[in-house]
Amino acid sequence: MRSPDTPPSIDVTGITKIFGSKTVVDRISMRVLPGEIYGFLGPNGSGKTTFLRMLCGLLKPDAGSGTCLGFDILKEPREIKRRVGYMTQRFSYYEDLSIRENLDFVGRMYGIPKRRQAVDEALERLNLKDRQKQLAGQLSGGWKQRLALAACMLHDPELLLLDEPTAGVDPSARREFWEEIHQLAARGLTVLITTHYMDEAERCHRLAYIASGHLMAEGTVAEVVEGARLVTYEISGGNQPELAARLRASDAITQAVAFGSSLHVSGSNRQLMEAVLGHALDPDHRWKEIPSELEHVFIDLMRKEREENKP
Ligand SMILES: Nc1ncnc2c1ncn2[C@@H]1O[C@H](COP(=O)(O)OP(=O)(O)OP(=O)(O)O)[C@@H](O)[C@H]1O
Repeated sequence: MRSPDTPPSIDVTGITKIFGSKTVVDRISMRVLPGEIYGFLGPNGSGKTTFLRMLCGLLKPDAGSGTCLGFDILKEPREIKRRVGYMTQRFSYYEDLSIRENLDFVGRMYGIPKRRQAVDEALERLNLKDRQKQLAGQLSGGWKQRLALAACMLHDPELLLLDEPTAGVDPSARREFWEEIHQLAARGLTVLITTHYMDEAERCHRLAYIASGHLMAEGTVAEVVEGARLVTYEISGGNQPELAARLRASDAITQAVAFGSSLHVSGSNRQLMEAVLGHALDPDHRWKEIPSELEHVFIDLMRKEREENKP
């Protein structure tokens, strides 16, 4: 379906947003292809939502340019908004209306043509048909998210912006939600999604890590991990809290985090790290190198950003 010649769904350069004296999004450039699931990760307040809102024509950038679904983000925001489904962090619905009634209400509010058909299709597409008469207030977290997704898909968008759609939803419901997302993407829908969950980051085709408005890393999970050039060791046995405190005091160790009954220790200079470990470990500690994971990399990127932008 995709080829290198496919026009991107998103193609923006130097996107910047300043609120007051604070640059919340700082010269971010990005391309996303149709049918891609693109994840946005980063600490709270790092500018993910603001960036998404600029892409879909809801907020005007202070600098930068580009297109979304082929339309100019500065000059044609209305065209973009018509083709985007946006699931915000605070989706609201009427608890005492059924799933169908809620969707019908949304359809009425947005003046969706052939409303009944649109609602039927949304119910079908998100496997909500059997539950259509159930009151929204009685739904579990996972089904509520699915209702929210159905609502933002009523107008048959080409691009979905999902802002932390699975916050607070249990792992099995999250997994089902992601199955839906993958099916929608396989039909050509482009999906931009923000999340704080590492397992969800790994389900994206590509992802971006943003800290304090800066794009710190971008690519597939493998590319992001590879690009960080992080070395990680797993240490088991011995007194781990005491060891962790000692290791954190060393400049060669950028993170020492408890993972179950072992300690994961990361840094970027293998030689220095091994010297520090050789000195700090007791005979009852065992250690081995393990592949760095996305979480190690993100924590490292957050630290780097803080250091680079120290006041
Ligand atoms: N309309 C606004 N006016 C002023 N400041 C704003 C506005 N919208 C967002 N901000 C600020 O911009 C920064 C980035 O916010 P944003 O919501 O984009 O971050 P985020 O990465 O989506 O955070 P989270 O993960 O918590 O949702 C924050 O400091 C926020 O307070």
